[in-house]
Amino acid sequence: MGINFEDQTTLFNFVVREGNGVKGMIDSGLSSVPRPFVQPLSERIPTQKALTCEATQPIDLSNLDGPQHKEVAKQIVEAAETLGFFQVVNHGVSVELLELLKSSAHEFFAQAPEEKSMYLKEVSPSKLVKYGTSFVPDKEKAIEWKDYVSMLYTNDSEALQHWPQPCREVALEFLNSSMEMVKNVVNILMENVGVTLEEEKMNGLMGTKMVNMNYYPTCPSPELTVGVGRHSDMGMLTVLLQDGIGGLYVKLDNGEWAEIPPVHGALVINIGDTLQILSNGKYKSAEHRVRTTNIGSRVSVPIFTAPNPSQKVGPLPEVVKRDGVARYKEFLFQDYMNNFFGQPHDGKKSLDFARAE
Ligand SMILES: O=C(O)CCC(=O)C(=O)O
Ligand SMILES: [Fe+2]
Repeated sequence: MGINFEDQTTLFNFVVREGNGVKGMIDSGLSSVPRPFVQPLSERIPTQKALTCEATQPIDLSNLDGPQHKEVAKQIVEAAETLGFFQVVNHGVSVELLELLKSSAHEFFAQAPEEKSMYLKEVSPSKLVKYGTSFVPDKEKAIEWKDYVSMLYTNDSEALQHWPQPCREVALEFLNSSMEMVKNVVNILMENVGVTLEEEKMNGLMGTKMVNMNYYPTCPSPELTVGVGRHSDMGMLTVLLQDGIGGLYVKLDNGEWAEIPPVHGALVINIGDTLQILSNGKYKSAEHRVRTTNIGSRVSVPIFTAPNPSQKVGPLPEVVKRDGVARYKEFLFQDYMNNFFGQPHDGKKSLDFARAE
């Protein structure tokens, strides 16, 4: 017997509550987009080819170790001050591992629904692992066309014990092999504003680390849906592996959207709200979104780095002194997270929480 996807409660329960996901819905033979996924007109993404973001020609990080260090650091700073997005190659993560990450993401989502739904927040055997659909489906006007699994890092042994079987080893290796690069980039950005972060402060600001695997199933009517709605990331830096399908868009200063083109072997890096706040607005957390497509299912694997929940966050004193004004207040990062996850994606509205009165 088929499921009646016409009934919105039945559909929501099947996809979200029972954890069949958008993938489960599509696999059951559905050939049109059900109402709860249809975005308001203002959020839909035009299907004609977007601008390609020329500014994201990959930066070669191997040059950081040579005579070109200054030039490369300048490219990173410039990207952080303008677009908030850039791509890197020679980042310390092997291209073989990047391939394995994509295939293990496909492997995770190809499992039977029961193998995934066991990680739904309410029943997950580990508080480190959460599987779901969309961002905050209970509160959104329209559900995002995306299933994901999220793996929080505490230490290697807990990751290997609790993260889902098909991806635990590769996801952990991805996290560990990119951390040095992430810290180098953060240090370059800090140095540029005259700040040297002590080891302890750096660890506090980067204490939350999480690897996600996103799965965007093929969509019968991409013009009606979004993979991820407009948002900025809340943390310090996000490192993202995307596959060859494309569809990640960043908002330009002039309000237009440009696509971050997939580059084989490259990683995408974007600035999060926390870095914008620490730098008193000098660095820009980038507003971005993901479109869906009917050419195939897409996977992406972001690493999010963010402060410890107990960390106090506010503009760095050295920067405030120079600027003569603090554009953001000081707050506990836990409170920022609660606010961030408490409402649907809405561009850069998340930053309002930190705005100085
Ligand atoms: O899938 C992507 O390319 C980006 C996903 C994203 O923005 C996120 O997970 O925060
Ligand atoms: Fe994001």
